[in-house]
Amino acid sequence: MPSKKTTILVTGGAGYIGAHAVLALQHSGYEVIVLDNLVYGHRDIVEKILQVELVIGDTSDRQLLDHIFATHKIEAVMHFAAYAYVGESMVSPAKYYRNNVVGTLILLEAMLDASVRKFVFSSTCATYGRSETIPIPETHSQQPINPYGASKLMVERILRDFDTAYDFKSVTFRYFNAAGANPTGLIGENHTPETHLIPLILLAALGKRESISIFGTDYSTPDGTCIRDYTHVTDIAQAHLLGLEYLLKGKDTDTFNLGNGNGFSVREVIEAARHVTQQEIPVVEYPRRPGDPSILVGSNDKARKILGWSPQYLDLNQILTHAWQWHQQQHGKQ
Ligand SMILES: NC(=O)c1ccc[n+]([C@@H]2O[C@H](COP(=O)([O-])OP(=O)(O)OC[C@H]3O[C@@H](n4cnc5c(N)ncnc54)[C@H](O)[C@@H]3O)[C@@H](O)[C@H]2O)c1
Ligand SMILES: O=c1ccn([C@@H]2O[C@H](COP(=O)(O)OP(=O)(O)O[C@H]3O[C@H](CO)[C@@H](O)[C@H](O)[C@H]3O)[C@@H](O)[C@H]2O)c(=O)[nH]1
Repeated sequence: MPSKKTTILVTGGAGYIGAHAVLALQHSGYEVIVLDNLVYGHRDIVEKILQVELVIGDTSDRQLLDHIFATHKIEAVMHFAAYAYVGESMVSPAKYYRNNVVGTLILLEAMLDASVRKFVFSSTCATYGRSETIPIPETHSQQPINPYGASKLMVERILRDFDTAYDFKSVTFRYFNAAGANPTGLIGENHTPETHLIPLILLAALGKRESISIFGTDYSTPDGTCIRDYTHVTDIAQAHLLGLEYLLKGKDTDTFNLGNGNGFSVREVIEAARHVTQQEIPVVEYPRRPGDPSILVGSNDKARKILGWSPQYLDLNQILTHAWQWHQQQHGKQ
């Protein structure tokens, strides 16, 4: 348990994964300040549910950052703030490079000037591009096939150079597909617009959408649909605590995959959701969505070995059950 005064700045803490990390930090006794511009985040989650200080602003606002670092004794930053829609990044790359690269660089410079040199970064398996081996180890080549993945890879590179030049220590987590909701139902996934497979399936199960679209049925996978590694958001949040502790102990910059090591196709996820929700969930097949690699499944050996990460919710049915509980609550069906 940290001293009560260990304060962590969480950018993007009003978003899906950031909010789950704030909850985990709180449970472990950290003080938390959230910085979020609320472009996609939810004010009520931070102020009413998590009840931590929310600074509404942008990571590219240098004056605001200087003020935050001058008025709080921040030990480390967890940086979730980014745009994260793979499909959108294909048609609006400038938006992604500006926010994810430039916005992050401004934050990193403000940290340097404030002598805050510990950073936990949300990267992604989208930095790998097309996988040559499954499951993907951290040493796999990184050749992203969408601007979103490229923007995250650029930050990974910046972080390596910052370590060499400025002794700036970071833990980079390459998440696979975050999924599920806090098991108590307190918080869950609520993106607007929602583009992610699992919440869209559940909205169809709730009758809020007519059907679920399958993007691509001609991939070289057993059933022709894309395979992803769906990792419980609470397990991802737990890994952030371990990554933070690792940095606070003075350990070196490193990168870890956060995945379950199991892949499920789009059709398999829909089938599992039918089982969990006991709803029919109609399907409509469409062509491929540009920017999607066919298979992304991660090896988590390194995070287990070095950080002691032990994901608790490996079962897709359980992930879907938590997400379903939360979606039902949100839509007043429980
Ligand atoms: N969801 C996934 O499956 C997944 C997988 C891999 C990596 N990631 C990464 O994890 C992080 C969080 O993803 P998420 O799904 O929770 O997304 P999200 O959109 O729910 O959360 C991101 C939050 O950041 C805020 N934000 C964005 N740009 C900002 C800026 N410049 N300044 C301040 N706030 C800003 C948004 O308002 C939002 O609240 C992102 O960096 C994303 O790239 C997500
Ligand atoms: O209506 C839909 C939505 C998605 N998909 C497919 O489902 C899979 C998963 O898609 P989605 O849930 O949109 O997640 P990703 O595009 O894989 O992106 C998420 O997972 C990435 C890691 O794989 C992260 O980097 C991103 O931030 C995060 O949004 C992909 O094959 C999609 O083509 C469909 O078939 N129909």
